[in-house]
Order: sequence, then structure tokens, then C-alpha cells
Amino acid sequence: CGGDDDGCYGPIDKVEHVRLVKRIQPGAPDAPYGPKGPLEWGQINFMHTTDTHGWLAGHLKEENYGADWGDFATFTRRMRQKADDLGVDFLLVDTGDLHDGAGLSDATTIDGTKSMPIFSEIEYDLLTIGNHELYVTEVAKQMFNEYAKKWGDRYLTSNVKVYNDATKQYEHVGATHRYFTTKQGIRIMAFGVLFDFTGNSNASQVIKAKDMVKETWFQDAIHTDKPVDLFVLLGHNPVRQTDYANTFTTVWNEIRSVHKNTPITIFGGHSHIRDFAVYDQASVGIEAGRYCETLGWVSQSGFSKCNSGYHGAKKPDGKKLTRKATDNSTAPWAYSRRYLDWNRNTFMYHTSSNKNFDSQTGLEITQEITTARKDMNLGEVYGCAPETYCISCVPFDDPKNIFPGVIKPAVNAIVLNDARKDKARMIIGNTGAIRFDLYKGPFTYDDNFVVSPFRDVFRYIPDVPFDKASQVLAKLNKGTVAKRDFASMPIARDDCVDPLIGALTLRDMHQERGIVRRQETITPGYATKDDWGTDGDDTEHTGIPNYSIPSYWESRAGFPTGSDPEKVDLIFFDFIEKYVLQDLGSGFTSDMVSCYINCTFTSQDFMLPYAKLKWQDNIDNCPIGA
Ligand SMILES: Nc1ccn([C@@H]2O[C@H](COP(=O)(O)O)[C@@H](O)[C@H]2O)c(=O)n1
Ligand SMILES: [Zn+2]
Ligand SMILES: [Zn+2]
Repeated sequence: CGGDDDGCYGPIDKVEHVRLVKRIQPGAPDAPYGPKGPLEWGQINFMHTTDTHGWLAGHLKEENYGADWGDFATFTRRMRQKADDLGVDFLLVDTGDLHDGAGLSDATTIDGTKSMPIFSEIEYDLLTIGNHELYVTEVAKQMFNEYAKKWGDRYLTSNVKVYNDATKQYEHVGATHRYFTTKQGIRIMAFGVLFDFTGNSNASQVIKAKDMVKETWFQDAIHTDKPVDLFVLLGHNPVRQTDYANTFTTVWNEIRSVHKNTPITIFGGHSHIRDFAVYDQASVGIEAGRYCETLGWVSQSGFSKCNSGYHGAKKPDGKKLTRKATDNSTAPWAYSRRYLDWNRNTFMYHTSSNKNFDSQTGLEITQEITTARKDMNLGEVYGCAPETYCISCVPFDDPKNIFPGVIKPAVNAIVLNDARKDKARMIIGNTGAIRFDLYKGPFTYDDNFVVSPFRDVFRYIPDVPFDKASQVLAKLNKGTVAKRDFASMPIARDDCVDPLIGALTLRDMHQERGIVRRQETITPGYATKDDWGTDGDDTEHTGIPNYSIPSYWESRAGFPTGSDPEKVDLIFFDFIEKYVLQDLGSGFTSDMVSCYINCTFTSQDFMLPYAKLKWQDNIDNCPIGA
């Protein structure tokens, strides 16, 4: 285990490089199983990122998601070039949540100070805002003052305003909408709509979708005299219409009430899943997962001189898109969708670039990430985790689940106010604050933010009667805070039938076309089921178990042996204070709540001391394990 070449971490001084995963060359014996076949290019082609949450260094411990932002930059440039060569359109779209999930974005005093300049080196065509850009006032202002200005009319925040200190008014962060014509003549009207988010700081205002659609500018935009060939609806907003947070449907209905047949193509986010939803025969929506694991692909054809301003001459890739949104569609629109795994093998395969893949720009971005990580000491190792602990791949009470395995013992050991150490205590948190699995092996400064990125202060109410405190967890878990799936459900692969090909499985279909790459092992990963079935994943995987977990967890410490205490210190994140007070019921008010250790001790501060306390065995020889 001697450095980044053999896939292992070394001691602290060797862990400075971004490239802790092996660089993968296609065809190399250890290359992961790759894409099942070429992408189907259409007249207009979209690549979509969402919920990147600062993972610009890529997944250093997961080869399958190991590409970094420099690799992605190269890929997008090559794809744009390919589109130009084919004479088709290519648009790159992001749907927000740029912070909270990795050291690069969260280890700076103001989130994003180092990561945002790197993020914005990609030439996106359309972007919109996520809720994670609005929790913290300084971050909202950073978006308003810097990035909205930089991205100009490509940044669409149709229902989000930020307080402008200069004008003393709330103003749209970016543009409300954008009307533009693509290189090949498609005339697009685009909107960017955040779900009805209410957890923002008072630096911003989120206008509910139902109110936004009544606003004059929106009505003017959908009643425009200008010709619109395609509506593009992007939003930090789940595409699935049954999702509790979905407000796309409200906006979609309003557009449809005026434009009965115009295609509406949707790019969503927030629920962190791979998904594709069919709205009607002229409207589909994609969601591209989370954390730089997935790159979404949607292509669309059907534009002609008769129904649009399209003037593209070339036939895309010699193949025509034939898949309609619905089985009985009479509309001219045909689509493809794909979820690409975020690794260099995928990127090289789809650009047929092999060893010539890297570009100067891409390498420079990789170097910037490496330098930033080094400056921020993100590779510093604090402990050697003895096991892998996951959020939902095992049941909630399994010792390998991260809550009983790590989070509860860690808060019990570390979240302790010396002045109250003799008191029994109960600590309650929301499971959503713990963001990612923890891998066996070196636990780095970066991993601290990967697991627990928020600055949620530990607050408490002293001496709460145990019979009251002990009811809170159950009440919280029954409450209205919606729980959601964090990953696509694992599914059986043998029902994989493409409707256009009759009884042939996708595998047979690709085998016939001679585009199946030989595979010895299918690796675990996303096995997605969406409105079109099970053939959306670019690289096939076996699926990962996904157990549902409650919305809140509780840990108890300092309890007397064999009996319950009369009173406890009830400790919780400030993020959930409102709900805890509600569930404690009458007699408990906010003036009883104060900071537990101090007002700067947050959820970013308990994992590193715990790793130092408990995971020192094998620290100098700590291999990454499964
Ligand atoms: N200070 C915060 C902010 C957010 N959370 C958790 O994140 C969830 C939202 O994340 P998305 O990526 O889905 O937008 C939110 O529901 C909380 O669970 C937090 O714990 N602390
Ligand atoms: Zn998110
Ligand atoms: Zn979100």
C-alpha cells in the first residue's frame, strides 16, 4: 500500500493528491465494465448535472464515479465538438445544489469560496438554483453578487429572489426566463423553477409555483408573440409528479393550457435519484442523480421546417431517434435518455477518444482541484475506519448501518458539555444531515464533510422530564417532514425488454448490433427503473439494496444502569429545533433552548475527534477496503 498508484492511501504526507483512485484507461485489465453502447444523438441533445454538492474532485474511493471536474470539462468540450461535427444542437444544463457534501465546497469559512470558481469553469448553457444555495445568507449573496452576474441570462431563477443590499429590495437572482435560438435554429423558451422551499434564510424569497405562474412576466412569456419550438423547464424540483416536492406539474399545466402541442423538455433535481418521467406525448423529464455519480443524457428529434425554425442539415449519427414518449404518441417527437456513470472510462468511450482524451483545460482544472485540496489539507488522515458503514444499504438497526455504527457512538463520545457531563442525555438528529456512506480505510478531513457537511449547531434543553423527552423521536418520525428515497430501488434485470424491439432483451439487441463490450462481472451500482423501464443506465449494474430509514435518529448516553433517569438533557441540531419544540408540546418554548457545547460547535465538529479517539489502529498502514 504505497501511494495513489496501487489504489491505497498512504500516511498523511502521501495523501495530497486528488488522484487517489487509479486513472482508468479503456481496455485496461482493471477497467470497470463500461457503457452498453453509443448514445443516440438527436437533433437537440442535452447533458444534465444536478445536486453536485461540491463533489468536484470525484469519488476518491469509488472507481466507478472517479472522474473529476477536469475530466468532465474535457468530456463536455468533446461532446460539444461532436455535436458541431454532426450538425446538431448540444446544451449543457445544471439544476442546482452546489454546496454541502464535500470538503472542497464546505471546508471554507463561506461555503463555495474555493469550489465555485472551479464549478463555473464549465460552459453551461442553462443553470438554476438549488435550496442549498439559500440556507446560508452569505452563500445566497455569493450567488447573487458573483455567479448570477457571471452566468447572466443563462442562470434562470424564475421564482427566487435575493435581497439586494444596494437597492434594498428583493430581486430575482438570475433571469426569470430566457428566449433564445440554438445554432440549428430551434427557438427555445426556458424557465428555472425551485420547488416550494421554505427553509431559506431571510436573505431570499421563494415564490410558490402556483403564485409564480400568475405573475405578469410569466403570463407574458407564455403568451409571447415570438415563435417557440421548445419549452425547456429546468428546476431544482423532482421530475416525478407524485413526489411531495414536485411543482413542475403546476408550471407544466400552465404552459400546456396555452401551448397544446409544443414540446416541453424538463430537467429536475433535489430528490437525488436517477429518474425519467413522461408527462405527455410531447413532454419528458430527466433527473440526473446526485454527487457527480451521474450525468444525464436526453436527446430529441422531430423538428422540421414545417413545425419549427430548425434548419439543421445532417442526420444525427446516421441513426434516427425512433422512441416516442408514449406508446400511442401521434406527436413527431422522439427521444432517448441515458444515465451515464461519472468515470473516465464512460467519458472516453462516448467520445471515442481512448488515450487522447485529456485536454489542456481539463488537466488545468484537475490541477486546480489538486492544489485546492492540498491548500485545504483535505487529504489529511484522522483515523483508519475499521469497517464500511452505509446509510441505507443495510437495515437501520444493523451494526454496519452508519447510525448505530458511527453516528450514535460518535455523538455520545464527543458531544459532551463538561459542565453537564453527569447528566443523562438524549441526542436527536435528522438522518438527512448525514449525507454519505463512510468507507473502511483512511478517514480524511474531506470525509468529515462528505459524511456530515452542515454547520448545524448542537442546541439543548436542560433537565427535560424523561417521559416527555422519550416521546419526541416517535413523534418526529410520524410528523410531516417528508422522507424520501435516496437511491433507485434495486430491480431484477431479466425483465429488460425494449418495447420497440419486441421480445428481445436490451442485451440481445446490443449483441446483434455488435456493441456489447464483454463483461465478466457486473458491478454493484444504480439499476434504475423509470417511466420507460429498465434500460436507462448506460452501464449495467446489479443494484444496491436500499432500505428505508426513518427521518430522525436518537442516541442516549449517561443513563443510569438498569433504570431510566428522571430528567435528561435533550440535545438536537438547531436545524430541527422548531419540530422538537412542537413535539415536546406545551410548557416548552424557544427561550429554554441554548447552545450545548458552545454556539460554534456544529455537526461538522464531531467526526474528526471521534476518528482521532477511536480509529488510530493501523493508521500508518490503512488500506481502503470494501
Ligand atoms: N443545514 C441543513 C440543511 C439541510 N439539511 C438536510 O438536507 C436536506 C436537503 O438536502 P437536498 O440535497 O435534498 O436538498 C434537508 O431535508 C435536511 O435533511 C440539514 O440537515 N441541515
Ligand atoms: Zn441535493
Ligand atoms: Zn435540494
